[in-house]
Amino acid sequence: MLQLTDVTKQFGAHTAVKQLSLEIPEKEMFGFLGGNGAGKTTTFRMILGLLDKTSGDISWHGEPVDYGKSHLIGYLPEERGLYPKLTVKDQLTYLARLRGMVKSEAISELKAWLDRFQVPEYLNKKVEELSKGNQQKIQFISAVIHKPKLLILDEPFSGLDPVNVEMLKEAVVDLKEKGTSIVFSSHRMEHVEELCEHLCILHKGKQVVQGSLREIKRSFGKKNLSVYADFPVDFLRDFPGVTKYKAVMEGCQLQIENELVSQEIFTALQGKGFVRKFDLEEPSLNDIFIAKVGASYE
Ligand SMILES: Nc1ncnc2c1ncn2[C@@H]1O[C@H](COP(=O)(O)OP(=O)(O)OP(=O)(O)O)[C@@H](O)[C@H]1O
Repeated sequence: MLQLTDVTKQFGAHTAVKQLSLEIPEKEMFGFLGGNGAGKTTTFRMILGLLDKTSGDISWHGEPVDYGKSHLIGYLPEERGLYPKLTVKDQLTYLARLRGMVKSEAISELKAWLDRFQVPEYLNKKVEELSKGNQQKIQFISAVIHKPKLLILDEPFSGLDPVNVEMLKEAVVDLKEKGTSIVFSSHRMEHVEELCEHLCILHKGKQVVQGSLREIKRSFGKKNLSVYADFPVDFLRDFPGVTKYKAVMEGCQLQIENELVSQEIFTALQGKGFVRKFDLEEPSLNDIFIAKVGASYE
């Protein structure tokens, strides 16, 4: 388990991370959400020992994370850093050997990843010959080639097209299923919602939400309800327990206080005409973030 206790980072007078306490379980995918400047990269760099913390404790299996463990850790930094003039093969085998792999093993692992990402022809290409998105795939391979136990991915999906996002998502899910603990950051709520059991939302260095996705949604209480009908439903705008109302072409989308309100709405709709859709859903992480932080989040 990776444990952060009361971790704070000051840059001069500016507090980038404030009293952050987290437990990141083994063999799981943990999501770090937050807008620009929220403190995600700073937290990762402190976890990896690349940046000194101002106060607090960080431990992995009860011990500090340091360079001596680099063969157990994979890191995809936000600033991608490959050498443009080197070939993919030379660069990745070099990096893999630094992390304790023998060359033949590194090459066979690299070939397997290039096949998986459907770019076997990149083996002998120079990095500068690849597009930004494809360089990112190569950088991802450099973070995982040595089969780390702990994998930290800073914005792994940014800058990728939808096909490559899916390819990378499948790869991280596979790694998790094989027992890798994965921590990744994202600006995008839906990526974390789809992939993570546990998560933390940072806002200006402070955690505003933390815990299991299921528990966070359950304890939020509010639900989303879509009502599509062949008759006007605008009376629901002022219905008791409705906290948000949005008219859509076919009816309305509501945020309601709790499940009971949906039953009352259901009763109120009886006898008025044909209801084509009555769909009660959990709140999205975006809904939760907006409620907690009070800002729209993109
Ligand atoms: N070396 C540094 N010196 C001074 N301030 C810094 C330094 N590194 C980060 N900061 C500040 O710390 C805060 C958190 O930055 P950080 O890079 O951790 O955010 P982030 O959540 O990763 O943001 P983004 O999504 O934009 O990458 C920001 O206000 C940033 O300006």
